[in-house]
Amino acid sequence: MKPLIGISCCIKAFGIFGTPNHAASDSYVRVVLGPVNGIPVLLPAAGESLAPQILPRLDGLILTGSRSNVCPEYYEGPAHAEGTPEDHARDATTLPLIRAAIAAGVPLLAICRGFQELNVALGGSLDQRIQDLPGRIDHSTPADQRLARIRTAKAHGMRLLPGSLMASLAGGTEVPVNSLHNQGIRRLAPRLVAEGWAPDGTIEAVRVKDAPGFAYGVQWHPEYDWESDALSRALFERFGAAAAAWAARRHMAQAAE
Ligand SMILES: N[C@@H](CCC(=O)NCCCC(=O)O)C(=O)O
Repeated sequence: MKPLIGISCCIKAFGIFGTPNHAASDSYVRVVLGPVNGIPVLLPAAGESLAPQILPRLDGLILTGSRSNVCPEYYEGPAHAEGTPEDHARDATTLPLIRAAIAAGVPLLAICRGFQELNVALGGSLDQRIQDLPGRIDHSTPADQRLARIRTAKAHGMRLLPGSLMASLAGGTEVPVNSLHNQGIRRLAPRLVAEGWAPDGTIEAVRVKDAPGFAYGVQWHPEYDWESDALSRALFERFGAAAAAWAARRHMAQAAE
C-alpha cells in the first residue's frame, strides 16, 4: 500500500480574470511518484480547520517552496517591503498543519518556503532579504530567469553536521546545493537543530529534535535535483520509507478497529 503524501498548495491567480486557484508545482507531484514512491494528494490552502480532518488520512506531508513569503506577523517581523509576495491563506493552513503533523508523528519534509514555515511554526523568526545583510551572499535567483537549468543550478556549497542524518545521506559533510530564496532563518526555533549551513552561515537544513517521527526541513530544492544528486534523492527515499512505515501502522490500526 503506497503512502498518501500531502503536498501543500499556494493560492495562485490564474487566467484572464485572475481567479484564485489552489496550486502546487508539478515537480512535487513527480518526486512523490518517483523516489518517495507515494501517492500525491494536493492540500488546498483551506485554513487551519484542514489539519485535524486530513492528517489522520495522510502518511506524509511535504511543505512546498513558493515565491510568496510567510507573513511577518507570525514572527513579529517588520512589514514586508512593498510588492513582496505573500499568501495569507497558505500561512493560515500550513503553520497549524506543521504543528499538528509533528505532534502526531506524521513524517514531514519542509522545502524552502516550507522550511521557513517550519521555523516560524515552532517559534523561530526570519530575515527577509538576507542578501542585504553584511557578510551574506545573494541566495536568490532573478524572478525573470526563465531558464530552469540556470535558475535551479547549484549555487553554493553546504557544510553538514558530522554524524547528522543529512551527512549520512550525503556521504560526506560538504555538498553543493541550488538556491532560490531571499529569506532565511534569523532566530532558530527552540525545537530545531541545524544540520547544514551555507558558506555565509545561512542555515540550509534542520531537524525537529524532539519529533516522534521523521521531521526535517531544507532551504534548498531537492525536488529539482533528485535525478542527478545523491543527497536529494536519498532524502526523498528516506522520507518515503518513513511514510511507508506510517502507512503500514495506520492501516494495521484501521484493521484492528
Ligand atoms: N519566498 C521565500 C521562499 C523561497 C522559495 O520557496 N522559492 C521557491 C521558488 C520556486 C521557483 O521559483 O521555482 C524566499 O524568497 O525566501
